[in-house]
Order: sequence, then structure tokens, then C-alpha cells
Amino acid sequence: MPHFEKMLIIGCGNMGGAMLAGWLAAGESAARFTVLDPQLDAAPEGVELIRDASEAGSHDCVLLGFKPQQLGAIAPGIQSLTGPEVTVFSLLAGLDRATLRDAFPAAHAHVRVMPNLASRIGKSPVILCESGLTESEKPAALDVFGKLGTALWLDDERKFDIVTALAGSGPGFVYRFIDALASAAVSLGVEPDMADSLALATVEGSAALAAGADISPGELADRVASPGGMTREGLNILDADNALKNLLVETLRATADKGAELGRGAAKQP
Ligand SMILES: NC(=O)C1=CN([C@@H]2O[C@H](COP(=O)(O)OP(=O)(O)OC[C@H]3O[C@@H](n4cnc5c(N)ncnc54)[C@H](O)[C@@H]3O)[C@@H](O)[C@H]2O)C=CC1
Ligand SMILES: O=C(O)[C@@H]1CCC=N1
Repeated sequence: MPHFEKMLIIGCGNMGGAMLAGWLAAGESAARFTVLDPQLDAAPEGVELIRDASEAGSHDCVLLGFKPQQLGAIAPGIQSLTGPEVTVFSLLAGLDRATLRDAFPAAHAHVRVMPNLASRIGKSPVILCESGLTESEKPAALDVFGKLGTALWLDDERKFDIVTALAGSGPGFVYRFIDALASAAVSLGVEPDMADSLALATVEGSAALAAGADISPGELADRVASPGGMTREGLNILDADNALKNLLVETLRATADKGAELGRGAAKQP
């Protein structure tokens, strides 16, 4: 029997919407999806949009796409949608499998899923951590989420918050870097429009080159730095006392700590 044929997306904002757009762009049939969202203006063409749990038809999986802080308020109203034939896929940052099992005790299986906004263009890493899937369902889950980019299992759930910081929140940090690169150039006299477009094109080209390269980004950085040339002087600023690395350690740590806090908050909810 095929798995995950009909998905009910409960909460379809920025992240759920990006995933739905990604699946449709990858050629998935709109009929496979229903969206339950009381506030969404419209769903993509062909996707059923419902406003209340009582309107839901049949499905074999749900994708939770509301905010982690809403779990306690929303879970009681969607119990009837998460019965023994239904797998719960959850985007809720910080909320572990035990919390999901407590919230949806009747569900067949519980799977944490961490994508990022590049799901929309099929370029997202998607990290999965499951409890209760059968051996035949595991590759099926990887296939569904692999349509959004690169899906992989994480067995050690203790690392989920830190990989969320890296791959889920990561685009936010990269966008901040692009912005900072451009605004640094502006402060040194480059026209704002030119600085923005050069910073973006540089990051886009660098990432694409690194993704297809057979050497590491660290080695590529050294390759940009011609001996005795300009780039090394700039790298020396970023590398001094591990300045950039230390900043990013703090960034990822603060992000992951918030995941743990969200998890503790959800565990306390009735
Ligand atoms: N934004 C991102 O880049 C990422 C977000 N996530 C996770 O995705 C989830 C959603 O985050 P965003 O999309 O950023 O938030 P969002 O605020 O854009 O979307 C939340 C959606 O939930 C809907 N909603 C509110 N109450 C509801 C209810 N009672 N029933 C059904 N739907 C309801 C809202 O109308 C909204 O469309 C969060 O759990 C977050 O941790 C995970 C990875 C990346
Ligand atoms: O900021 C958040 O909580 C979510 C989780 C990862 C990215 N966005």
C-alpha cells in the first residue's frame, strides 16, 4: 500500500506554504494536499482549503505547521485528525518526539521534520527524526521530503536543536551576512544598489561553486586568496582569534537554546 498519499497541512504560513509550493513545483498533484488554516487567504490552485477540523476528509498524514507555542491550544481540537492510521509530521521547532506522542497519543507515528524556506525551490536540507514508522514507511518519508531538496535521518534527537539552528534557521543568518556584506561596501563608498546586487550575486555564485566542487569551502577560500594578494588580508580579519567562527558558535548556541526553551514550555502545557 502506498504511504503518505494524502496530507493534511495544519497551519500553512511561511514554512508550510514554502513546502506546499515546493511539492507542487516538483510535480506532486494538488489533490494530495488539503490545508487546514483559519487565517490563510487562499491555497494554491487545486489544493482544498478548510477552516475547521470538522471539515476534514480522509488523510494518512498531517503536517503540523503552526507555531510551537500553539500546541497546547490547538492539539485538543485536532485529536480526531490524528488517529491510528495517521502519521504526524511536525515542523514545530524545539518540540521533541515525546512531546508529540503526549499531544497525539493515538497517532500511528510521530516524525520531527526540519526544512528551511528553500523548500520552495527544491533546495532545502530536510532533517527527519522518527518514532513509530515501519521499515517500508521510512524510505517513503524520505522520498516525500526529499522532493524539497535533500532529506536525511538524524537518529540522535539530542542534536535536533543544533541542526535546526544550522539548517532551519541558517537562511536567516546567511541573509544577514549578505546584507552586512552589502552594507559594509556601502559604508566604504559603493552605491547601495550596486552593493546589494554584487553581494547577492557573489554569495549565489560562491555557494553554487562550492556545492559542485570536489574541495571543501575552506580550501576554496584559500584558492581565492592569491599568494601575496588582497583576499588574504580580509581573511586575516575574519580568522583572527577565530572571530567569525566564535561569533557563529554563539549564534548557533543561542538559537539551539531557544529550541530547548520552546520544548520545555510545550512540555508544561496541559
Ligand atoms: N519560517 C521558517 O523558516 C521555519 C519555520 N519552521 C516551523 O514552522 C512552523 C510555522 O512557522 P512559520 O511558517 O514561520 O509561521 P507562520 O506564522 O508564517 O505560519 C503559521 C500558520 O499557522 C496558522 N494557524 C494559526 N492558528 C492556527 C490553527 N488554530 N489551526 C491551523 N493553523 C493555524 C496561521 O494562520 C499561519 O498560516 C513553526 O512551528 C516553526 O517552528 C520550521 C523551519 C523553518
Ligand atoms: O525561528 C524559528 O523558530 C523557526 C525554526 C527554524 C527556523 N525558523
